[in-house]
Amino acid sequence: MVNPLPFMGHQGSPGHEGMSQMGLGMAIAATMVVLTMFQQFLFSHFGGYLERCLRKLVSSMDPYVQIRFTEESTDGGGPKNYEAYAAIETYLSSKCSAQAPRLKANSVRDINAPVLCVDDGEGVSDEFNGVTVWWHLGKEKDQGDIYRGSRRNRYYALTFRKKNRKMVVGEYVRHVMEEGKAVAASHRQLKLYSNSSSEHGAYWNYIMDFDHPAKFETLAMEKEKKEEIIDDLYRFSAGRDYYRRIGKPWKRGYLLYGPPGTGKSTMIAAMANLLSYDVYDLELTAVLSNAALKRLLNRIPCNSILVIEDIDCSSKITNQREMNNQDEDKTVKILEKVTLSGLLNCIDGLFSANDGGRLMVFTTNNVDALDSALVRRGRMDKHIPMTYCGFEAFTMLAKNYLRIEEHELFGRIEELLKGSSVTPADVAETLIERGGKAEDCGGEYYLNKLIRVLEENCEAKKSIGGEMLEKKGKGELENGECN
Ligand SMILES: Nc1ncnc2c1ncn2[C@@H]1O[C@H](COP(=O)(O)OP(=O)(O)OP(=O)(O)O)[C@@H](O)[C@H]1O
Repeated sequence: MVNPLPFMGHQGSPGHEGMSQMGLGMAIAATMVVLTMFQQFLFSHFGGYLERCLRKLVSSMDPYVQIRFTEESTDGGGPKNYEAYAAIETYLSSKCSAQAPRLKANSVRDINAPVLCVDDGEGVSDEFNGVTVWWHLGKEKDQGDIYRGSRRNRYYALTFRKKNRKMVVGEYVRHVMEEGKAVAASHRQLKLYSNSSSEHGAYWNYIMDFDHPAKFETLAMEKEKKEEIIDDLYRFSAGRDYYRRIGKPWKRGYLLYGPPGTGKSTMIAAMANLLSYDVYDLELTAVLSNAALKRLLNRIPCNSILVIEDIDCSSKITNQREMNNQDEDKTVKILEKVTLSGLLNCIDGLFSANDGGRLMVFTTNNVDALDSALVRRGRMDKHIPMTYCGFEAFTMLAKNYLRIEEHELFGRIEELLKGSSVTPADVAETLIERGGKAEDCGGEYYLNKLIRVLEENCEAKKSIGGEMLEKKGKGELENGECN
């Protein structure tokens, strides 16, 4: 057997050996007592400090860091907490469907389709900028109490190597939040609101879920112009940092102008669908005062489109006040309507918190009738003319309505479109399938019908003069003039 304390042993006689064993026992006992006393002294004086050092040491040896994102904070939670959790859930849904062995379908607030996520206790990995991170869905210890009962918060734990801390905590977490919110937004059920007034004030009414099928892909318009608008909208919706940097509210104004039936309302629906923004349709004539207008506009949340259609005639925006002094006590009662300056002030005062943008879209058939102050750049940043149907727009409509991309009659139609003034609505109405005939004859029936409509329009244009048609286009025909 190896001597546990070799330096104390003396290789001699058995008597000596007995003596030395006794001494050894005493020495061990004394050492133990001293050690215990020392230990007690140390812990009573430096216990907390030692524990902290120990923890530091252990954690410095652990090459991983973990961050938890809980569903609700322990103090009852708040929307911010839930938002982060929901954004992670939505972000991970695309990763986990390919990786996780067990999945569950969750419904997430405001999203109209179930989101696939990892099951409790499961995990998935993700890669960003060449760095691998691991996500894991866990359940916290019971947070309930006698009043609220048992409650176990779920959390997503994000684990990564310590050396990547800066990148993960900064860039990666931001990327997850933004992507998650963007995915959620694209699945959001859009809503349509309209305003009304009562003696209690002006307010927004939920009208219905906004399910308009219009998309930019099906909008009949020149490709280049369409791409420019899409690009502008995307830049706007991703412009948080830009607007913050230049110190301007995150909002943008669009003016859509052109003859009736050129697709202004359709374009607004396509914009809402592209950005997943709710639509707030403002009926100016139902607003009784500038103050009421201000209250309404201030209640429009971020990521929404404020629409004022036919701005030229939706309100007699004047700077006048109607006076009514018929009251018995002869006091002057002022009936205040929305004035132009009131509207301008509201538009200018409309600001957006930095967590989402606001789009304003005004439409008109008669752009020349608008006050230049209303449409000046800065208020209406982008002016979009909606025009009569050109050949490119026609091909889009033929594709949508007849499912044909080429036809020998296209050449004739192109020629006629150059000399006519028909709106995309006119063309759409002519091409609309009735009784499946387009299927039977490859669209020829409808194309011929369109040719006849175009020929008539060209003839009419020649006989009544282009000027009259132009007037009609701009909505300038006087009562009694040919329509
Ligand atoms: N550019 C277009 N692309 C696709 N469809 C269109 C287009 N323009 C018009 N249409 C069709 O015509 C119908 C009427 O169009 P829309 O209401 O968008 O026109 P508008 O310019 O807003 O008219 P108004 O000024 O009378 O309100 C739409 O439902 C759509 O089917």
